Amino acid sequence: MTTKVEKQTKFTDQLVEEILPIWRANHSHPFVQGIGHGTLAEEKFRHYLVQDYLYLKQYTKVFAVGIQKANDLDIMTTLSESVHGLLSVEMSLHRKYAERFGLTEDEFTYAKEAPTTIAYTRYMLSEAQNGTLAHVVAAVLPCAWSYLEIGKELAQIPGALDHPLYGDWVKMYSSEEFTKSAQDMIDLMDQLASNLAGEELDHLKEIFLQTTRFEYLFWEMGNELKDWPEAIQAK
Ligand SMILES: Cc1ncc(CN)c(N)n1
Repeated sequence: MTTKVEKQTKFTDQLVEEILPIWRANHSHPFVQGIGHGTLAEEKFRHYLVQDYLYLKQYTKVFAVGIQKANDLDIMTTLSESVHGLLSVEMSLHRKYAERFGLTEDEFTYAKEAPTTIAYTRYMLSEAQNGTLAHVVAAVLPCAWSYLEIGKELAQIPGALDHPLYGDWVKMYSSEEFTKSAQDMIDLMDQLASNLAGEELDHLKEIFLQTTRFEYLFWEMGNELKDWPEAIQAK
């Protein structure tokens, strides 16, 4: 008699499958497609990029909370590699663009956070600080994973990798290095979820859904140049 091996769906596959239309809304967002087809207005990209630099600064701190919550040295190493990758590799892309736009690093670093940037990053930090290591990973996962998928999809569009302005962005998010760091988070999520059940998994799904929705709001912010209304702008 042959034993039939049941193929178990990975928790991370379940995460995406259960919210597929929302997940894919990020990929087809006009801002994202504008990067891939080279049609996005430069002003919109610049607004997004400044906010993204501020976003990444806070996002890095979420990984630092994860390191504090972890006990396993391999996991601590993976998270600290992500911290290094964010500060030294991903943010250097933004610094390169800043130079092209004629902005100083200080103009990037000390720009004011838009409402969406605050809402998204403080949501992640709150879930991370009040939760477990699994909550930390569920919070950061859509950021890494959706950019990876988007980077790979945009790289297939003829000319996207060679575009004079957006080509470097597409190269970064479709790179081997970014693929590894995103895959590390997917694997870590599955590893941590394998010891959990019921309401604990539901909470992870809820965090994953919320940060996926925040990803969409972030694209919206870029596309519509959203910021604080003029009347309440801080000088
Ligand atoms: C808002 C956002 N989400 C995700 C990524 C990819 N780390 C990013 N740079 N910015």
